[in-house]
Amino acid sequence: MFERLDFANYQSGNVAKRDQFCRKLVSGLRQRGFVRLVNHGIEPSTIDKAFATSRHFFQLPLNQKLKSPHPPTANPHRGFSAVGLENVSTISNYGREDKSSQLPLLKDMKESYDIGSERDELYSNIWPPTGVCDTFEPTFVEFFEVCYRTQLLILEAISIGLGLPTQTLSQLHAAQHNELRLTHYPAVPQEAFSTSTRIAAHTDFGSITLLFQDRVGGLEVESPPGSGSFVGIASGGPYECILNAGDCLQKWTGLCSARHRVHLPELPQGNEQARKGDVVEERFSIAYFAKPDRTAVLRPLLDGSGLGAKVSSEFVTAGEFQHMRIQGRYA
Ligand SMILES: O=C(O)CCC(=O)C(=O)O
Ligand SMILES: [Fe+2]
Repeated sequence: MFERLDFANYQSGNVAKRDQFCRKLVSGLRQRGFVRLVNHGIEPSTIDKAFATSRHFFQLPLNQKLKSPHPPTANPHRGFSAVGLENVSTISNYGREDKSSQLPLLKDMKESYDIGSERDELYSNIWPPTGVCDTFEPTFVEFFEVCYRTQLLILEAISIGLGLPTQTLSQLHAAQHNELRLTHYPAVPQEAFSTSTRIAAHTDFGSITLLFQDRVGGLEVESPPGSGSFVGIASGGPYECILNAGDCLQKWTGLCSARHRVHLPELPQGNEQARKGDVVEERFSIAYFAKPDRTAVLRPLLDGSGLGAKVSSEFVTAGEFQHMRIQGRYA
């Protein structure tokens, strides 16, 4: 259901292959908001190192992790958030007009670490202090850079697939206001899923998200969009990138920013005994959120209004939009 696309076709140097890839990419993002990407250019060894470092950090005692805490406010969105601090279900109903199908408020069972670009002029990173997890800062500064380069190529591919000049989207991401989030979903008893979830349904705020995950699974996407029913995307392992469109890309292009969540993973068929003692195993994911420059205006790019048009009060900037969306999650 969610197309697996080979990014090698984009970089093959063959224009027909490239254009076909771009069309499939745009069609997947338009219909479902999510595609799977292989051969995206981020080396397995780089991904392994990022997961090993994330695992190392989250295994530390809580008092060590709390030495680089996320502030109790929404901004700056940096540092470590312990289990219970952030509950995404407070924003689950964003954009949902049909009150009868509104999603319930559920607690998230996760801990996370938010990281920004070292080049972000507004917010500085909050790193673990020396002696806590010394590989953390260099690993994620490097991982961030690698994701940024890949993000620019994917934005080019989307622009081509939409029939826009190649640099249309990438040039709206020059200032590196992107964010990287490491998440650890601890092992929990299965019953916990009746009142809580791993991450409640939401749309991502930025333009595109590159998601890497371990093999545990549990990621689900609202399908068809707006229906209130969710279908699972089986994990293809850590080297496959799940690519999804966020709210800003939807505002610019009409591609679908689909609601998604992480809930109880499905057990492999014929392996119903696998959930020992009814404990759902822990899960790790790494999400890189490409975000437009804060000054970029969120107005349709495909209707001929052009990039140079004056800022109208009808359209917000990406910075204003981000601020509006993030409020409430740390309430
Ligand atoms: O952990 C995951 O697989 C998804 C996380 C997610 O959707 C998010 O942090 O926005
Ligand atoms: Fe998300």
